Amino acid sequence: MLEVAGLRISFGPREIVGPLNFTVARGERICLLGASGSGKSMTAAAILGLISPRAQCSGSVRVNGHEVLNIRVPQRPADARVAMVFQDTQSALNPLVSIGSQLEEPLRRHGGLDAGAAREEVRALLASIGLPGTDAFLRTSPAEISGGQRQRVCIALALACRTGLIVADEPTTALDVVTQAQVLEVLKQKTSAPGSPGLLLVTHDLSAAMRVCDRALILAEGRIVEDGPIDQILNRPRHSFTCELVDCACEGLHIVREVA
Ligand SMILES: Nc1ncnc2c1ncn2[C@@H]1O[C@H](COP(=O)(O)OP(=O)(O)OP(=O)(O)O)[C@@H](O)[C@H]1O
Repeated sequence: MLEVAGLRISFGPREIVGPLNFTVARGERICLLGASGSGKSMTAAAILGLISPRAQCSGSVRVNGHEVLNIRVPQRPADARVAMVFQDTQSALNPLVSIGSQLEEPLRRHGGLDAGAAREEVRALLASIGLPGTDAFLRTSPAEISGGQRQRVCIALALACRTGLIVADEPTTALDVVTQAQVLEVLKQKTSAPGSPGLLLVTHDLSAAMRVCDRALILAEGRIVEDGPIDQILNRPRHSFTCELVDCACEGLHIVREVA
């Protein structure tokens, strides 16, 4: 579904990413894990067609067989669309439009559903991610629900776009730990069923990556330094960043054990 080959991103003379090579197939859940400043969000932005015009990108990003690098979202072919879930749910949703209308719109536009069918699909979608599909909830504004509920609505919106790939950039960083776990579980469930879209989860949070993904790409200073099954990488970390990540996670567990 996604093929990234020789992707390089620079600002002027400073290369911040590259060269990157990886693929994400439909139904695969892969995390791009790296420290702050390692180039995760720039990589996601290049894939999504949202990168700053000041950035120079070279190489290739193919979505569903279409070359999309340096092509802005409105100019991309319909079957090369990528759905996205961001940390900032306030900006991702229109505060002036009800949740029901925001979710119906892509189902009508991309799914070809009429108003009645789209509304029923929205109810089913919301119920499947633990939100009420009631008329009252559909009429609610995004500003009237909690951050965790808003992030579930954002996941529903990504699914309603019916793309083959979802890119989620730090989707749970702004949430408390319990809500994080619930939202990650929804993300995993909705990308695990047969025919599900592929997922590229961009995060610096090892536990989030472990909850959702099967494979990890470890990014350090703009380069992939490890790539493989996440449990294998974490059992035998090779790069210094991965070793630090695993040590920190183990220290955290040790504190929990002592307190208990
Ligand atoms: N508009 C810009 N102009 C120049 N450099 C930039 C610009 N945006 C980001 N960078 C640089 O690119 C590098 C990678 O940034 P990026 O946001 O991708 O990191 P990240 O891994 O997502 O970090 P974080 O987890 O903190 O969000 C950083 O060193 C940053 O300073």
